[in-house]
This record gives sequence, structure tokens and C-alpha cells, in this order.
Amino acid sequence: MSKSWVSLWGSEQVCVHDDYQKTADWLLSQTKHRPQVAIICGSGLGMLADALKCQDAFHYTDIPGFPQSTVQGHAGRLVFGELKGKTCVCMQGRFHMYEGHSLCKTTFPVRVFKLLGVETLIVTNAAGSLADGLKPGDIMIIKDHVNFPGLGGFNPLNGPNDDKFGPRFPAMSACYNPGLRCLAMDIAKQQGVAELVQEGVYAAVGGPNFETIAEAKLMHRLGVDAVGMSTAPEVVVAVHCGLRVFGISLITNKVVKSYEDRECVNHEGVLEVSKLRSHTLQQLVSELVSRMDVNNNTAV
Ligand SMILES: O=P(O)(O)O[C@@H]1C[C@H](O)[C@@H](CO)O1
Ligand code: HPA
Repeated sequence: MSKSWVSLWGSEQVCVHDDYQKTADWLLSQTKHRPQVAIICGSGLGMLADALKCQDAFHYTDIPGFPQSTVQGHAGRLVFGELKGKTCVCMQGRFHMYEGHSLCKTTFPVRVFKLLGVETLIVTNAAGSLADGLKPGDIMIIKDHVNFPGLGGFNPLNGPNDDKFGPRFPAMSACYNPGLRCLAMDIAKQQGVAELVQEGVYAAVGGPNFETIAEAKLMHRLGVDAVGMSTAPEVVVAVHCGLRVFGISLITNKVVKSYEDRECVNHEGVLEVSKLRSHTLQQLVSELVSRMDVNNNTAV
């Protein structure tokens, strides 16, 4: 049973090993698939799951212990299947803090994936660009992140540490696997989309409002290339429990950084750009899954 504990910010819910194990056991009893790779689909990117063959799909509402998706563009289905010779599990819809989920619920699936036997986590998201060289439709391979909620004390690892998952003080200096980043760049070249792809730093904010101009200027000055409202908490939990991580941001809009700029971002526009690039992203992720080594966490 999940427990409450009192943090700097008030009472918080933490999940215990049993909570994750119950969900994992239920899933293992419902499907014959034994996934090696997990993929979390960002806003409007749920079609990444369409490439899976021999699918077993479950609505989040039917999975014991699973949180529910409330955001448009996040269907709320967990899809198991085969992708180019690898067994995958794909989240069509993720959980965000701004939906009212506790951090342990926001990141709940990551530890369930670990218990299912997953070794590699691919995270995708929609993000706004701060770097001048990134425009809507571009793809940013995440080389590092700034976890703003985490820096402020909202960390999914808060609370008693579960040594079965990982250490109390995990290093975060190599979150995004260099071999997979390099492989993804090579694939982009081979697929003729290299001009759309570059590496950059993602910053997670709490949302749900988009950034003020002062916030955008601040992040730009700090070296952030793209900003979104997810991913970093999931990655912190994944690295803590020893998963290899690869991350991609689809740039859906430019973040307004000037008071003279009259542009205004909205979620519908974010989903539209996601849809436009969904095929390119699917090709890139499929080929990456196909070519990655799944039996050795230290290699590509
Ligand atoms: O789940 P992701 O990070 O892709 O979703 C982004 C951030 C907000 O949830 C939403 C804003 O349009 O898209
Ligand atoms: N800011 C924060 N999150 C986002 C954005 C943005 O501009 N675009 C898509 N998700």
C-alpha cells in the first residue's frame, strides 16, 4: 500500500515496492510479451505504438494501480508488441504533475517497467524551443536535462529510499546514453533527416501554464535549448533503478522570448506539429530499437 510522508512541501504520497510489483505481476499475467524496451509517448506522439506487431493493449483504467491520463493527445493505453525483433511496451499517454498526480504516480510506470524486465527506456516529448537554431518540426536528441521541479525539492526520489531499486544518492551526470545518442544521429543521416536533428538540453518545468517571457529569457541564458512539462522526473527514476535512457524532444513551437513578439503558443498547435512529424519520429525510433543492443547496458 502506498504511504504518505511529510516533506518540505506538505504531505506527499509515496509508492512502495509492493505497489509496483502488484501492477507488474498483473501485466505479466495478462500478456505473453516480455519487454526489453519501454517507450513513453509525448503529447500527440501516441502513434509510435502503431508500429508494434502482435499487440496486446490495455487501457490504463483496467490496469491495477495505474494512474489515469487526463490530457488531450494522451490516449491512456499501454501497448505491448514486437518492433523489429525486439519486444517493447509503449505508453500512449504519460502522467504530468500538473494533472494533480503525486510524483510517485507521475513516474509509477517506470519502476513497473523495471520489474517487467525492461532494460532501456525511450522517452519522447513535445517541447518549445529556446535555442535560436531549433524550429518547430525539428527533433532534439536530449543530451542532458535541467529538472526545475527537482531543484526546488519536488523530486520523485523524495521519501524513504527503496534500496531494491537504487541508491539513496544516485549520480545523474550520465543520464542519456551516449551510445544511443550517437546511433540515433547516424540513423538520422541514413534516413535523410539529419538537417532536422540536433542534440540539446531539455528543461522540465511544472506547467501547466506556458512560460512568461522573463522565464523564457532566464532559461535561454542558463543554456536550456528546449522546455517542456515532463520527462525529467521519469528519467531520474529510470536512472536510479539502472535503466539505460534515450530521449527525444519534438520541437512543436518557439518559446516567445521578446515582448515585441505577438506569437502565442497553445496545446492544439503543439498537437498539430506532433502529428506532422509523427512519421519521421516513428521511423527514427523504430530503427533505433532495431539496431540497439539489448543485452548489454554498457554498450550501444
Ligand atoms: O507529455 P509532453 O511533455 O509531450 O507534453 C507537453 C507538455 C504539456 O503536457 C503539453 C503542452 O502542450 O505538451
Ligand atoms: N513550454 C512548455 N511545455 C511545452 C511547450 C512550451 O513551449 N511546448 C510543448 N510543451
